[in-house]
Amino acid sequence: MITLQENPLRVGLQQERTPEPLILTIFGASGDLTQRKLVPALYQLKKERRLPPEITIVGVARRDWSDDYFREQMRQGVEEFGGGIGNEAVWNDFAQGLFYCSGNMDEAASYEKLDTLLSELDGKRGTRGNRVFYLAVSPNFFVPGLRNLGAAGMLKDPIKNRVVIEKPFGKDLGSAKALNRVVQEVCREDQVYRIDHYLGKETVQNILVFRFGNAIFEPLWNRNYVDHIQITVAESVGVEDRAGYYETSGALRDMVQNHLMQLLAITAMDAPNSLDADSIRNEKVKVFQAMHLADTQNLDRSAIRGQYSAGWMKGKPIPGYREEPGVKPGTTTPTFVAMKLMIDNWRWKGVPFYLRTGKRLPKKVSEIAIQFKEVPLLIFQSAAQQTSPNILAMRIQPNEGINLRFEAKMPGPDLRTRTVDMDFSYGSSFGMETADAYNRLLLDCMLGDQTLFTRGDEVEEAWRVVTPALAAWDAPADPATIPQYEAGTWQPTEAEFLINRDGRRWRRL
Ligand SMILES: NC(=O)C1=CN([C@@H]2O[C@H](COP(=O)(O)OP(=O)(O)OC[C@H]3O[C@@H](n4cnc5c(N)ncnc54)[C@H](OP(=O)(O)O)[C@@H]3O)[C@@H](O)[C@H]2O)C=CC1
Ligand SMILES: O=C1O[C@H](COP(=O)(O)O)[C@@H](O)[C@H](O)[C@H]1O
Repeated sequence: MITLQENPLRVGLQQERTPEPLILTIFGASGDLTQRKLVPALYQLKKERRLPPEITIVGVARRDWSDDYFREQMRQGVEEFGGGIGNEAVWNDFAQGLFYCSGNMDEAASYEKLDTLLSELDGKRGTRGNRVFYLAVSPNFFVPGLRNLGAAGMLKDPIKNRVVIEKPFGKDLGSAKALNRVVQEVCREDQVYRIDHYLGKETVQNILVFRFGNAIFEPLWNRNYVDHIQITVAESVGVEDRAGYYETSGALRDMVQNHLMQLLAITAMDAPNSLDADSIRNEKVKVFQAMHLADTQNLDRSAIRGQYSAGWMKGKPIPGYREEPGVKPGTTTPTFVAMKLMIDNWRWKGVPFYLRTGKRLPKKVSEIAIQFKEVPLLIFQSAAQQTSPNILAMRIQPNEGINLRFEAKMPGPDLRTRTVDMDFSYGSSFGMETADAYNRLLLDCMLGDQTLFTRGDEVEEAWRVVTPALAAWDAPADPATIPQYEAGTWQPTEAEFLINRDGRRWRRL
């Protein structure tokens, strides 16, 4: 059998962006993220011939697995979550590059053992000392992981050694600062890849192209024309089997501080001078620096939390959050957050940004909707009807695309108007499905491109913005005071008031 390595056609078939041979070490190899997202994404890249043939993946976790068992587990992940194995020969080639090393991230001896294995594999697989370490573990392990990697000399080569840090980056502003200090102690900023997988989504990247690759939208993209902006990231799933993590996190840390803040920053930032990583990050930092909760004196007018209670979805009974396995019955951890934020700069002064995210909402849908101001004078009096404001909705998922809602004349002798849609859909325009965000981000990291990763100061600013809500919600509270919403409904009524009191309402999605 001809392997990919020996196949003389391989070079011609390879895509342009192929990383150097390397070993990717994943800490948290037996966890949900590795099996559901990381390895399926790596295998997809392999199938697309975007990885070098020498690619080697080493999984690290405490449980005592063999290489073969690790390979089986990863195969199951690809079958269940990655669209299947496809060509068995490609899988076999990929699987031969999978290795497992049991170890405890808190113990220095585990890093010595790992370093020995990596050196052996360098020799066997020709990976030339290029190493990426991916911290796919709970945030509690970021500091010990970085310190131990540093102490073992595994990050000492700034060109060959990189580290990927999952979100949430810390648990508040103080811990994010402390984590950034540890990062600075053990390596250089250009070795660090703080991942936020929303930045890897095609549609999120398309916001940049839409805004800065077209001349017609940017003149409208400001306080003179925009009434308000709504960002929704709704999930239909519940906490699943992640209660251990989620109970210490909740929706504010799990989703708002990172994913929603990044969506907001990309929507609100000024045009960068170029597409290089720092130009984009500089613009995002400026937006965060000007951002604050709408009413800093009265939190209830700026931030609402909620928890799903028992309900029905797709005809099935759904337990409430407090009844989920591993969740404390009197927990106050939010599974829903709505916020009203303001950005005090020339572009956005006075324009509210309403954010909402939650689990067990009626469907999985994420979008950014720009609602424009009403026309100054309604001249279609005879129509005896109101026109609706223009809305530009950028759909992040599913049915990725962009929709513009505007008024049109209805056919016929009377001058009657109706709201219509102009729709762009990725699927029908490009005839292909968008790739998973992790494919793009893993590849970028292996190629050394930090553009779609966040920088230390940016993450700290995002924590600063949510600090008043964190401080209030981390304080002990009577569980009876936490707003509830039935599983399968959109939000607690308190979140309706947040926007309704401004004479606006949440979009129906
Ligand atoms: N799951 C998801 O969809 C997403 C997750 N993330 C982030 O990814 C990270 C991991 O999440 P997830 O995979 O869900 O978590 P899991 O709880 O599923 O996995 C945690 C992993 O850490 C390992 N681990 C725990 N303690 C140690 C230790 N002392 N030494 C070595 N390994 C250890 C566990 O293995 P063992 O018990 O064998 O040691 C396990 O492999 C988190 O930061 C999360 O925020 C980000 C986006 C999405
Ligand atoms: O980071 C996380 O994201 C997922 C949602 O990601 P998506 O790509 O499916 O929209 C969320 O379920 C999880 O709680 C969170 O940790």
